[in-house]
Amino acid sequence: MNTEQVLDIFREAGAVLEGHFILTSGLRSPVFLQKARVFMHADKTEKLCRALAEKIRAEVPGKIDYVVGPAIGGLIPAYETSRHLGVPAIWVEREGGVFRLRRFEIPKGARVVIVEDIVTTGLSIRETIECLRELGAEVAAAACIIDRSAGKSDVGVPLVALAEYEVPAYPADALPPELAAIPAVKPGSRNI
Ligand SMILES: O=P(O)(O)OC[C@H]1O[C@H](OP(=O)(O)OP(=O)(O)O)[C@H](O)[C@@H]1O
Ligand SMILES: O=C(O)c1cc(=O)[nH]c(=O)[nH]1
Ligand SMILES: [Mg+2]
Repeated sequence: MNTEQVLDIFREAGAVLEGHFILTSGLRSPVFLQKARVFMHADKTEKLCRALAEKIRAEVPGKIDYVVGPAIGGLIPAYETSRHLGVPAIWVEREGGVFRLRRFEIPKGARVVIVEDIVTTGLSIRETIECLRELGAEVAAAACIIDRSAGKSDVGVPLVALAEYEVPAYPADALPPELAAIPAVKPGSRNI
């Protein structure tokens, strides 16, 4: 599946929003990929995650013990991708703002792949890696449906992206006037 096919699925689902968005990194953007509008459709999610699982198999050598999804956005794609990889899916969720593996135990040395929905700066994946490494897991790779940085974000491990789609994002104090003129909304679950 190529980037255009992935974006077509997002467009069909009405998931490519335009306006003024506060991203989880604090950056501002005129475009927001509302993945929930894709993940509400099991058939669309299945297509995307089957293709992502194939790409992970091709690019990540060695065994995978678990797929880990960073909540909330990573929950559904991690679950669906894990189904195609034939391994369990677990998740990290925020407690006091910090990602924790609250509901599961993983053995030390477990080899995991993180599956995210969207990557912008890679911050959420780096936070997930920190949590997993503290528990003694080995993070073999991370994967996402869409990398908004088009390969520029360094997540600290190899990143498998089903699509790369570069979208502008600006620091809050350096907004273009046309963006500054629109009231900002923050769709994600991180409190900032
Ligand atoms: O690469 P980054 O700069 O970290 O941005 C991408 C992250 O932003 C979104 O999560 P968000 O924290 O907005 O909450 P959500 O998972 O509840 O959508 C998305 O699900 C990724 O986790
Ligand atoms: O960077 C983000 O927070 C972000 C961007 C985007 O397009 N979609 C999303 O869910 N999060
Ligand atoms: Mg998220």
